[in-house]
Amino acid sequence: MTEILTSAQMRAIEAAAIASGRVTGLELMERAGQGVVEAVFAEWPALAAAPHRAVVLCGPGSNGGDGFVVARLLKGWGWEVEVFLYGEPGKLPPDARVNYERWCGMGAVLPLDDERFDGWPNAASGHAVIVDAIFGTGLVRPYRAHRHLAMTLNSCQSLSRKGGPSPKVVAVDLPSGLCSNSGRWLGDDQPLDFAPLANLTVSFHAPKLGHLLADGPVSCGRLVVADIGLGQRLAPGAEARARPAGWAFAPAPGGRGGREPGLPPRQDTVEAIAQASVAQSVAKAAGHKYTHGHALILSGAVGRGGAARLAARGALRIGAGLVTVACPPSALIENAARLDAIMLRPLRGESEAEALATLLEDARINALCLGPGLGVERARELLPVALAAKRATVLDADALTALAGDPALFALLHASCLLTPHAGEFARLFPDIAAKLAAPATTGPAYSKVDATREAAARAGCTVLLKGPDTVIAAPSGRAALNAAVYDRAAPWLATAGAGDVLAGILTGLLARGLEPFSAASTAAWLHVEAARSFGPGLIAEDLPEQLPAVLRNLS
Ligand SMILES: NC(=O)C1=CN([C@@H]2O[C@H](COP(=O)(O)OP(=O)(O)OC[C@H]3O[C@@H](n4cnc5c(N)ncnc54)[C@H](O)[C@@H]3O)[C@@H](O)[C@H]2O)[C@@H](O)CC1
Ligand SMILES: [K+]
Repeated sequence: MTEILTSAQMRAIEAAAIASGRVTGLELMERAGQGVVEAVFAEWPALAAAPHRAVVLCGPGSNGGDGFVVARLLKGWGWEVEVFLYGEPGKLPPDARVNYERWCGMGAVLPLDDERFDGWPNAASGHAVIVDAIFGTGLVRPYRAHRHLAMTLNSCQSLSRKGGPSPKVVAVDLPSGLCSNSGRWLGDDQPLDFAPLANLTVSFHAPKLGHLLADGPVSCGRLVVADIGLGQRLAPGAEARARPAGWAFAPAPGGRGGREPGLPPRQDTVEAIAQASVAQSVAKAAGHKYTHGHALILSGAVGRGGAARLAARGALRIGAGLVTVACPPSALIENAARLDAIMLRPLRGESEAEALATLLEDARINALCLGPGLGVERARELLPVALAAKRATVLDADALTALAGDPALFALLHASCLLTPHAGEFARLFPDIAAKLAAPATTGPAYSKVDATREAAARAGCTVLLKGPDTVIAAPSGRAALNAAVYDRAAPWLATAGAGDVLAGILTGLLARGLEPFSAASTAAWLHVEAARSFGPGLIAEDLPEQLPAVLRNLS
């Protein structure tokens, strides 16, 4: 497991390390600055080959302190460096003040005057790098003061991203103004047009939630996490086996740091799902088919069975021992013509609900899936029986819509349920929580997708998986995980019809195999993205289950 930290957790880790006497704040700041310079040279090796020009923008806190270190180190490489300060030197915190003084022995510090940045630096100014060290994890209120600066940085990073000769924008820890806990820009209505976006963001010790949620990934450019010697970032042994894709870890400058035991995982920690834990979850022990569970997928009416069939295929491919599709009698022939290894049961009887109740008398059916293609009316009819059976139950699509309009149904949810809403379904199910998430972020740390998912899980009393490129999973206990399909793990091909149905099926298959909902959700979300990445562009939902064997092979 990798921990993805909040700003408060990062401060606590730093304070604990300093209190232990292992390291001083000044040393951490030096390593942070060094980490930035090394990351810049690793990203653009040509910049290490000869001196260039840089602008370093420093703010009033320790982020600014890191900036003064960067300025000094670049100057040491023979660079021509212009330094600007937003704030008063006398009010800098002590370590930042020390680095300010050190820089003052080498060059000037000009006040950050916004007018000056009206279009400067630019593609013609000869600057190779602009370092944004104005605000980091300490941002507590909107940073609006520097419109010209923000627009200049925004256009430089945009030109650079397109391969132009423009200066590269390097953010220290975070692009200034981005909230480190939520990935949201504080206080802006049209954030990305007026935000100082970066080409490269160099953070320290561990990624912060804001790098991976919401606007974080598009704002940070590429993310490198530099080791500043605060100790272990992964659970013991996990890093050697597998490291979560999506961002790069850079070693401690000068080889310092080591792998001392870190703090134990806490309930307020957000886990990044790693390959090693997925491999453990999906490893299949010996046994017969019933050892690996029996998943039951409820299907839609005639002509609407495709979604359930996709889910069933996902459940089977992930290793459920048996998978049955239960459909209305009228849809039997349609499904029979399309299914082989997947079993088929018509829901015949007085009513489909009664037929389902009879079917569920078979205790070997240990996981259910309701929603894909089911129809909202049929979901309403079947949900009371399905939820009364107290099996591990995935509720997706139409089942979520049925739940949203019916508090009595919602009250039947139990701890073995797993809700898999996308943003729209989430807003129907939890309108007040979604409204909080949609409201403008005015103070830091801002309300985040992790906060929203945790609140929803606590209310529903079951695990919630809130989809997106930043899929968040939360259990009622507050345990949370993030499956970020961003940076070099982006899988835009997953935005295709039926992909969610396959995810519901993979989840149901893992529940059938005995995983508890939180692990099933973490594992399935990771596998789903990996299947999409493994297939690549051109992916359609049918390809996802068929890609799972290749993903599973690569896990071992
Ligand atoms: N925590 C750690 O372990 C380390 C932190 N380091 C650096 O320290 C940074 C955090 O430093 P700080 O906590 O001093 O925070 P920042 O440097 O992000 O800035 C905080 C200061 O700005 C003020 N402020 C916040 N929002 C403002 C706004 N909108 N307008 C004007 N002023 C505002 C705050 O009151 C505070 O004085 C990190 O981002 C990182 O760059 C590094 O030096 C390495 C170690
Ligand atoms: K910054």
